[in-house]
Amino acid sequence: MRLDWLAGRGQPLRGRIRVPGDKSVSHRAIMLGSLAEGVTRVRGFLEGEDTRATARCFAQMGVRIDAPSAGERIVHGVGLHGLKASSAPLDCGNAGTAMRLLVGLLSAQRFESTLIGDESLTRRPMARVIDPLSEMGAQIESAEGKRPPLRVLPVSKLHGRRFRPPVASAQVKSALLLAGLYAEGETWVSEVHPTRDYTESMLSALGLEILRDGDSVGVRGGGRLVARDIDVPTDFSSAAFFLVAASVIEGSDLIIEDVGLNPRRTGLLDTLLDMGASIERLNVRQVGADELADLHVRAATLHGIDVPLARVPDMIDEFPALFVAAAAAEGATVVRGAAELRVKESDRIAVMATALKAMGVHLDERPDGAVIQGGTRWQAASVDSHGDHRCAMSLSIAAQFADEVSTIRDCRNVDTSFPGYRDLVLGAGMNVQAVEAG
Ligand SMILES: O=C(O)C1=C[C@@H](OP(=O)(O)O)[C@@H](O)[C@H](O)C1
Ligand SMILES: C=C(OP(=O)(O)O)C(=O)O
Repeated sequence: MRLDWLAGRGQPLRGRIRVPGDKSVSHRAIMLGSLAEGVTRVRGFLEGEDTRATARCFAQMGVRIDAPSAGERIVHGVGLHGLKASSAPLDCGNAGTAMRLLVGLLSAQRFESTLIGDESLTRRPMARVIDPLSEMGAQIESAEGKRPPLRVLPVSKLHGRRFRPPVASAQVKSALLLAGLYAEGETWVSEVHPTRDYTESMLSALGLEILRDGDSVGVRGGGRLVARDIDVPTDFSSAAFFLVAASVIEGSDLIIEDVGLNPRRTGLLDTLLDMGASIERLNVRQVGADELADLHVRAATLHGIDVPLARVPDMIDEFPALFVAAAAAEGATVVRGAAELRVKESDRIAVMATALKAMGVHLDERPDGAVIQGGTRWQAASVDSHGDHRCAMSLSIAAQFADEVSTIRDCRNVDTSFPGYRDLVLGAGMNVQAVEAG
């Protein structure tokens, strides 16, 4: 059954909150823990549908994964050569990260695998991983347009290559590095713009030598991974909704505790500060590879900016939330160089543009972004998130500005990345109710 949200004017956001574990790190903790020799205890694991799908896929391939408590996983690693064929297709659900990283890893195995996903994932492009992996010798069959489902055939050997993917993508980089663990020689990826580095930093923490040369990162085949416990930081992309909501809803004064501040993730923080937001970093500390801080956000008058092109990959998942901040700001905000948003869980430019226009926002949609006018005279509307978790959460913030209640359709997928979102926003003061529909 479809789940809709009814959202309307609430209270200013107040108090202290903590968001769940990082999705990117949780996926990789299961994957690399499975490939390591020994037992990995993962703490702070995201109990989201995406990351649970990854854990199920590895369990299907013979990895024992215990869940002694919520947010904890004990992964009994089988080593790089210990995975077994799954008798059933591996279902990645809504998770692009799961599917793209798995294709890389599975394309080097001596057994066949089939990867499937939900309706949204089945529409997403896989050529970006299929093409370079095929150059390494992988044999991957796909549906029309190189889309899922994917059938990954057994191979005896892959060959290391040097790649420069045309789009800045941590998923593509990670898929190639994972395949490279099994390839003859070295596999290198150079990036048009640096992207999140969790795969390479976790591989290094598990004892693998990471090769570096300028903007290129590489691995040599034939190594091994040694298990080591992994502490997952909280997810900046989940904190992002609170940064925006508390910045734009008058009277808000909120502390978001223990926010992971990997610089390849925090582009939205810089953008909000450029727009005039009041966000202070308190209690900054280093925990393992991660810088953490408590972020103190107070409502402020924001003004529109031209988002720097080079910052786009560092805030790629935060544009739906930024669109709402921009609509609540004074003046225009210009987003360019973000065509990737059109191939995420939904076409995030089109979905946000349609919904925000219905709520009274003046917005000019462009192929690679949008120009969003601030100073909106908000009105309630019935809008569709198209099952996109980040659009649903962003629209729930926009709905707080109208006098009447808005309906946001198809919000169940919020559980893919942010289980407990509604409880947290309700506790902080926002007004978002859930209703079963259809
Ligand atoms: O590697 C990752 O964990 C992710 C990389 C990004 O995708 P792209 O690499 O396709 O940009 C991001 O949008 C996604 O939410 C998670
Ligand atoms: C794009 C996202 O994730 P994925 O690509 O893993 O589906 C996201 O979480 O916004």
